[in-house]
Amino acid sequence: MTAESRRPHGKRPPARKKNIQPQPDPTRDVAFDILCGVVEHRRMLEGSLSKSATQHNAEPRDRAAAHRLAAATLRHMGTLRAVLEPFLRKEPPEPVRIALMMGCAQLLFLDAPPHAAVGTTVSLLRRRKLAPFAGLANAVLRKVADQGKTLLDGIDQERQNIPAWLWTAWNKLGKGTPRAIARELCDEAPLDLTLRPGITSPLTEMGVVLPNGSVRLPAGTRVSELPGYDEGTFWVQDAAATLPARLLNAQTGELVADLCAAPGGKTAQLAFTGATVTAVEQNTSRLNRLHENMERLACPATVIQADATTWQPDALQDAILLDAPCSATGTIRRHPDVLWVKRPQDLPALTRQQDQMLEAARTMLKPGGRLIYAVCSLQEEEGPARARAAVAMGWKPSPFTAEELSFLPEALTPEGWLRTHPGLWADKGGMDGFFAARFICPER
Ligand SMILES: C[S@@+](CC[C@H](N)C(=O)[O-])C[C@H]1O[C@@H](n2cnc3c(N)ncnc32)[C@H](O)[C@@H]1O
Repeated sequence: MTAESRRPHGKRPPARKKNIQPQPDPTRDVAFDILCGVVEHRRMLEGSLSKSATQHNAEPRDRAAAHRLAAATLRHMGTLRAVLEPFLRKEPPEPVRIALMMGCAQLLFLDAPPHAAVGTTVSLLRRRKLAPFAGLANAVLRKVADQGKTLLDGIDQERQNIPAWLWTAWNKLGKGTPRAIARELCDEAPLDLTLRPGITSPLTEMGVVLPNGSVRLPAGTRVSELPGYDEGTFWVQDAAATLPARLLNAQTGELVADLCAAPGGKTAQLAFTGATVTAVEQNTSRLNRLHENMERLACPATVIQADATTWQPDALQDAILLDAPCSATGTIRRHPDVLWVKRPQDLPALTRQQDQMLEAARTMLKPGGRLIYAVCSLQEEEGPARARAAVAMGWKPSPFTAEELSFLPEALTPEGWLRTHPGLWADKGGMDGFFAARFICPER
């Protein structure tokens, strides 16, 4: 007798529905929230990270893993879209595509085991009320896992990972520059530290000392565990970010204003020269960070909350550093979200504010006083165009010299400006993109 014939009416009993309870997975939940924030709402990564981490009870370890996963997906986002394209007959809703890109990033760039990348993506979709797409995700990611890195053949990854408007704009920086920048974007940036002047530190033995004096340690190094952190013997600062304050050449006893100061790397550089430094910052939470950093470093700067477009010092200053708010496109190695959040239409408001700050700085300086205008932007509008606008306002150019930039001659432009980008020092791990120009305050 068969099992079939023993059943009444020969019918199978109805299959019992499996009650699949998706497991919590704070790492992927937080990474997914970050990516939806960037792609769908143009929200910066840092803004979503804290909120989502609290919502999903993410431990510091999960938070760090979520940051790593989201950043890897953002670095390779153009490539991931191109890889997925042939597997998708219909355009999926954007959150589904984001989950697929995350799964794909784990398979192709983070060496995750296939069962983990596929399984966690399917669970994520179920948790996010996107269960109807779980089958699609399972099928697509299995194929991606099977074919692996061969899927990258024929994709111009460098080109795909940079939005077209930025690629076009960066062509103005020189032939091959967009590609050189895109190459550096693929990997997490190393950790650069500036040492407090006059100290000896074991960090110089632990890392590589760069030609500008920064100590470079591998990406992912935990800053607070490094020797000398609590004693304030160093601060985190990209090698390129050290250049504007260095080129202001502040002297002991000079009055110096740092107009847009938080988190304070440049304030510390200026104050440790012996100059009397006033650090101005408008944003309250960034001001708190600035205070914390100055306290850890025992840095003798005076910190003031004020708007740099209207603030007036008690006495006219000898020198001013204006590290103006900008699109931050020079920092994409550390902040790949910038690529997908910023748009060309954001630039006019930024350049208006940069001009207001340049105008205001003239009223704060002694005649003959020095100004450094700097931005961590790769955009022509925020760099050279602002330097020309400054001259039109009456500022006198004071070009940087080959001697001042002897350790980085490729960053000196024919106009005597500083222009760095992530493709410089590529053999050492690159650097952030900065523009800086120096001016002298005219007689009133
Ligand atoms: C590029 S960041 C400065 C980085 C800083 N100089 C350093 O090296 O650590 C620009 C800063 O300007 C601040 N900011 C923006 N608008 C401002 C304003 N109107 N007045 C003063 N600070 C402002 C931002 O909050 C931000 O902290």
